[in-house]
Amino acid sequence: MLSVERLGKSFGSVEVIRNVTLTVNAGERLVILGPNGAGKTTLMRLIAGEIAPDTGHIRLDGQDVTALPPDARARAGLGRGFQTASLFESFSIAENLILAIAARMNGARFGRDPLKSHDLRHRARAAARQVGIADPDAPVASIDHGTRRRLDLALAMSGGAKLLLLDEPASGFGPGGAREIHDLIAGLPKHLTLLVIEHDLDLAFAIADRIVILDAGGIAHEGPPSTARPVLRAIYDA
Ligand SMILES: Nc1ncnc2c1ncn2[C@@H]1O[C@H](COP(=O)(O)OP(=O)(O)OP(=O)(O)O)[C@@H](O)[C@H]1O
Repeated sequence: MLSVERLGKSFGSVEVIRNVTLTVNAGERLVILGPNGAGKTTLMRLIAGEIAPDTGHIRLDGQDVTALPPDARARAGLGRGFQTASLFESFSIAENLILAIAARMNGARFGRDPLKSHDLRHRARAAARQVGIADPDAPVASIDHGTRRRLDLALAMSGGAKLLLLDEPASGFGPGGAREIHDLIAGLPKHLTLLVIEHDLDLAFAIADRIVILDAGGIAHEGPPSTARPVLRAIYDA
């Protein structure tokens, strides 16, 4: 689904990503762990196309997307979660979802305002249900942090994302947030591929099929969660 080949990135004279090679399989939930400054967010930004690598390639479903801007990568199925800046705050949750679905189907004709389409309304409600949103008619301006994150995931999926990049999904939640995010992620369709950066180790181990540990810009370890703990101890206790 995603393959990152010999990726390298420096900021000035500092090499932040060093020769990283990584694959994420369809339907897999891969969690990236590592100490502060290891390069996790930089790696995700490279994959999303927000910054360009100095060396290496990124392929999505076999297509080389290294030179593509973020919107073209999104059209190829890559979703960056939790970037809710583009929400229409005065519209309801369902209306935001309708507009996202309509935008994805931009070739299709609705014959009228997409917000009046029964078919789109039905799809929007189903998308809201899928992420556990209880009241899809609530105006977005009034919703809490957790619901906003649920909506963000639903928007990414409605936009056609097959691979979601999530950078610290539990951040910004109070106590209990990790459990909420865990349940939300566990409830996502199994065919959806996830690449997640997470600092909360319990959450990371609970959602991961595989863990990649990044340290000083390189991959220090990759394998099933059961193999990651001794490596983490060695890095954090060093
Ligand atoms: N745009 C930038 N310009 C210069 N240096 C940068 C830039 N972005 C990141 N860095 C540096 O690259 C290194 C890796 O940063 P990055 O945010 O990718 O690490 P991280 O593993 O996500 O860390 P954290 O867990 O603290 O979020 C850090 O030393 C950071 O200061």
